[in-house]
Amino acid sequence: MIGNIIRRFNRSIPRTFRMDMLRVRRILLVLLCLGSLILVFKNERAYRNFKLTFFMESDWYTPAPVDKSRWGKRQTKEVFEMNAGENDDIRPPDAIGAGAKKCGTIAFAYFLSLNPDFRRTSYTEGHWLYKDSQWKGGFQSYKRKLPTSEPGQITYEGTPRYLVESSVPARAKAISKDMKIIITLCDPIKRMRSDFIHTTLTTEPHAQEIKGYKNISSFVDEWLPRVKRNILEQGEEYLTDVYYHDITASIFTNSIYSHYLNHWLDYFPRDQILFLDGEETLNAPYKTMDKAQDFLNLDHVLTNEHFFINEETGYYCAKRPENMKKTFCLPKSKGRTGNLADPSYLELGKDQIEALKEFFTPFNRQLCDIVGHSMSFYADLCK
Ligand SMILES: Nc1ncnc2c1ncn2[C@@H]1O[C@H](COP(=O)(O)OS(=O)(=O)O)[C@@H](OP(=O)(O)O)[C@H]1O
Repeated sequence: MIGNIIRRFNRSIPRTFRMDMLRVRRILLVLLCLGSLILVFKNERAYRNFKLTFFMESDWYTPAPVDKSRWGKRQTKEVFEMNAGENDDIRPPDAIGAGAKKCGTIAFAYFLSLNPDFRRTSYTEGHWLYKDSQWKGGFQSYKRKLPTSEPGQITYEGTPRYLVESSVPARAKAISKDMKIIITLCDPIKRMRSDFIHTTLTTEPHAQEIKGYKNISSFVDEWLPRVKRNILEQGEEYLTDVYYHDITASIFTNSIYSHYLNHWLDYFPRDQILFLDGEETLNAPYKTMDKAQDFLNLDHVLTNEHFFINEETGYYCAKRPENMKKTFCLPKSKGRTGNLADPSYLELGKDQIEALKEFFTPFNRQLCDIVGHSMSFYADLCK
């Protein structure tokens, strides 16, 4: 039939413009092939787009909705033994720093302690609240981890691990139901990288295993499917106190903030918790100081003029308010990932980053409700 149409069309035009049937067929064949190619290409692109949006929108895991009606309602059964001397210049903390690990918790505490009315522990981290034997020792035992202070000053003890230890919120409430909690969060993948390299330099139980991996990329290839499967099979119960049953997975699970925050919020109302953005502490520490001094009702001793970038490391240092000529930088162990001898050790492939983003998305989305405002790493997930 097409042949008839072409023949009739061919006869209707002047003889000089007529083509032989073979040539017409060839042209048609080429056009047909071109058309098919365009269609295949367009469909492939559409398929890829579909796949991307489909997997982005449908989560691999759906956490229970955030239940704000529970916040702060849970009573503590823990008892804090106030068994230390009365006329002491050491008292239980007014504020607890609870992680997250590797999000800039030390930068926060060290910088804020340049405000003379913020008294932090002489130990960088107390690691006291989650250890049963220490907790049983009451205030007498805790005292050696706490700073001296005068009336009107704020005493602080911070330990990143407190975020993920299920016994800690109840114990913090047992010390004081008015306890203020400060939590710094940061990009989960960035945090993982920092945790990974940090662990290789410690004596933690999983240090040897982590050191056994050539780099973070091979670790993620092996462990991401495993952690996902455990969450799908066991639910969020798997995340609770993971340090005691699957500590290696903590490199991932320490970044699942929403699970741990839901537990903290069972004990403390939202307005007793200050959420800080680790990215802000890193790039604009004066803004973090502003928020913390407000939250703790401290004089705004630390301002923009007290911070400067150290040319050598690229990280912020501070000028001491009592003598601006004296400066303070964090120890070399902080800011490790920005000055790596071999950056390929922490490199991840594009597909691995996509897979990790997908992994953290359902939990990060919950932060919109929990924190109540967006932060650098999940702003795009909040409606
Ligand atoms: N001013 C300044 N100097 C150096 N480092 C800074 C600073 N501000 C924030 N940070 C970030 O702090 C990260 C270490 O986080 P933490 O102190 O929370 O680590 S820890 O959990 O207490 O071990 C550290 O991460 P790494 O680079 O992986 O060490 C930094 O990103």
